[in-house]
Amino acid sequence: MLTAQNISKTYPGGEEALRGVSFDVTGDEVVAIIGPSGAGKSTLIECINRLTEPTDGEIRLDDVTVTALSDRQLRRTRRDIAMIFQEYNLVERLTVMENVLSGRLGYLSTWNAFRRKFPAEDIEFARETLERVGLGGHERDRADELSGGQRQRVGIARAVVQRPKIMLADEPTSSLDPETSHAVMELLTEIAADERIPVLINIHEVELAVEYADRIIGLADGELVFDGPPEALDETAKDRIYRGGEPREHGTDSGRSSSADERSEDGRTVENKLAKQRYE
Ligand SMILES: Nc1ncnc2c1ncn2[C@@H]1O[C@H](COP(=O)(O)OP(=O)(O)OP(=O)(O)O)[C@@H](O)[C@H]1O
Repeated sequence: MLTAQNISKTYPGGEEALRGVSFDVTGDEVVAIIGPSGAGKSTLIECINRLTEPTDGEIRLDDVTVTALSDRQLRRTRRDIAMIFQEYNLVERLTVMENVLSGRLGYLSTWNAFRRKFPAEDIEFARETLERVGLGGHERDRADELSGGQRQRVGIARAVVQRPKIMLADEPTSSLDPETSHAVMELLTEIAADERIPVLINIHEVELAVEYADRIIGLADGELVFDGPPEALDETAKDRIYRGGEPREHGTDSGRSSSADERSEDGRTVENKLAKQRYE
């Protein structure tokens, strides 16, 4: 079980990204974190494995207090916390198989890790997992030959072969088109259920969160303002998350269907997206 207790994060510049966020992730549930741009979703995900150090609060994974670990102990515990990234984070010049096997690196001795010498059962598990994510036959392809959807499948396979206690996914579909996003979410949630691995996903598309998550956590301005099943995410809850409790104005541009991407109602986000695209 993952427990986050009173997590706060103030960045060196003084930006308060998280203010006393507490929640648990138990069993093999899929929990989606939603909220407007700048709400603190990525910061929260990164605080779980201490890619970002929380300023205050405690993270526990089963009987390990992650926030109390030394750097060396943290390296060992990160084997138990797999991460799936928005931009995949594959090693482009390596093959699909080599990328997936890198999920096992933390289990090798330093010498074998240096030589990338994996036991036969790791190789077999990686092969099986690639088959399950629909990439059987692509083992020898280079990562840079793959499409975005295929790359994210490799990212998922790499996380699964790690045999983690939890998988964290930071906007895993943001770089994908809508159809591929659905396929990737379906695959991720199916494989997590089969392997009985809980997943915590930072996702900005409310529609995807509602469709694939068992539970939704809503952040607004660094605070947890909603925690419940997708069915409980009604208009009042969305107002709390996206509009500071103000009801949606009807008859204006922002009064689109409730299944629309709430994020695009946030003007800043649209600007961010456009700015980002200019550099891509
Ligand atoms: N490295 C950093 N240094 C300073 N401030 C940061 C840093 N990373 C994030 N922030 C700030 O912390 C706040 C929360 O950011 P965060 O990226 O966690 O939000 P988010 O909900 O993931 O947003 P988005 O959906 O746009 O990715 C924002 O105000 C952001 O500007």
